[in-house]
Amino acid sequence: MRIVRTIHELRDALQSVRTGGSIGAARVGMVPTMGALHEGHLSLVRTARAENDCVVMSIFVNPTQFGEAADLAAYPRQEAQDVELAESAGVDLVFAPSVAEMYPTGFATAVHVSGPLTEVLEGAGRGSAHFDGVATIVSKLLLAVLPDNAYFGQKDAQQLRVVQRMTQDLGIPTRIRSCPTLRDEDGLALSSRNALLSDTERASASRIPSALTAVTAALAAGDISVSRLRAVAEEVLVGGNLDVEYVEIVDPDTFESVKFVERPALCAIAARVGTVRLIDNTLLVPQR
Ligand SMILES: Nc1ncnc2c1ncn2[C@@H]1O[C@H](COP(=O)(O)OP(=O)(O)OP(=O)(O)O)[C@@H](O)[C@H]1O
Ligand SMILES: CC(C)(CO)[C@@H](O)C(=O)[O-]
Ligand code: BAL
Repeated sequence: MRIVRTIHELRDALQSVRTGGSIGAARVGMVPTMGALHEGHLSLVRTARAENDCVVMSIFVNPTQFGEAADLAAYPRQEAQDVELAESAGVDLVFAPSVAEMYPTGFATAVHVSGPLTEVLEGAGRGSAHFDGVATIVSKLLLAVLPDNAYFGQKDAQQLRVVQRMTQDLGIPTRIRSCPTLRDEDGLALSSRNALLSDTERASASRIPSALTAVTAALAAGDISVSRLRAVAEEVLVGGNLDVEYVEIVDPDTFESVKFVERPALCAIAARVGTVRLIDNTLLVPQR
């Protein structure tokens, strides 16, 4: 496995993959990450490995998508361990650029995705700059690698939709692949930020997936009213010392709110546990 730190080195390495040796017209898969790798990231790599000849992972804690300086400063960084994990999961090439490489002096361009897709939930909670930061860095990463496929987790469902919209609108010729959320035994979605939780905070955090499970059960029992389903979630969340930011049920494509779950809808939750902000979601599928 090779590690490269500049776009120039990255293009050179990819050129030899694409033209080189026995591989010929190699299919390239990309897994963008912010590092602090866990099994969730590695599951994306394994899917990429199965569907491509060459797997590129980027590791870059992108400052422009962080609203809060404290969140950026606290974000876990562990490159040496990440490199080992990436190699063991089958990554061929790691792109780990510096901030100056991605945002050189004078950098003045942003990619902005507009509409409810970026204004609600995470767009509202983390500020309007968040998805501009994500769309800008993901377009730079995709343009640097021009992968055939790029892999994103359903845990960040809104980000996934924003990236799909952006690649479609800009005509970036990469297929965006959606991968399921991996969870720990207590149901908590794997997340790099989980490393920042104390044991008590972790117990509180596990109420988030429990709330999603309770909503799924209430829907299965025949309740399709969004206001009642949200109340079911809130009842589970309350008492866990959680600072709930939102419990929303939205159209999974447009992220507009719905009143009744008559078609598949996304139930998404964001909550703070101490200083750590966590998100999770599940697709609600009504029975016919
Ligand atoms: N539990 C998970 N299962 C599957 N994919 C995941 C999981 N957690 C993160 N991913 C995906 O991995 C990619 C990189 O995410 P990122 O590096 O931000 O990790 P993260 O664990 O989501 O960190 P954090 O939530 O703390 O920002 C994203 O596409 C994200 O959706
Ligand atoms: C897609 C991404 C790597 C862009 O910085 C980040 O938002 C993430 O890790 O989900
Ligand atoms: N995992 C999504 C990226 C972020 O939290 O900024």
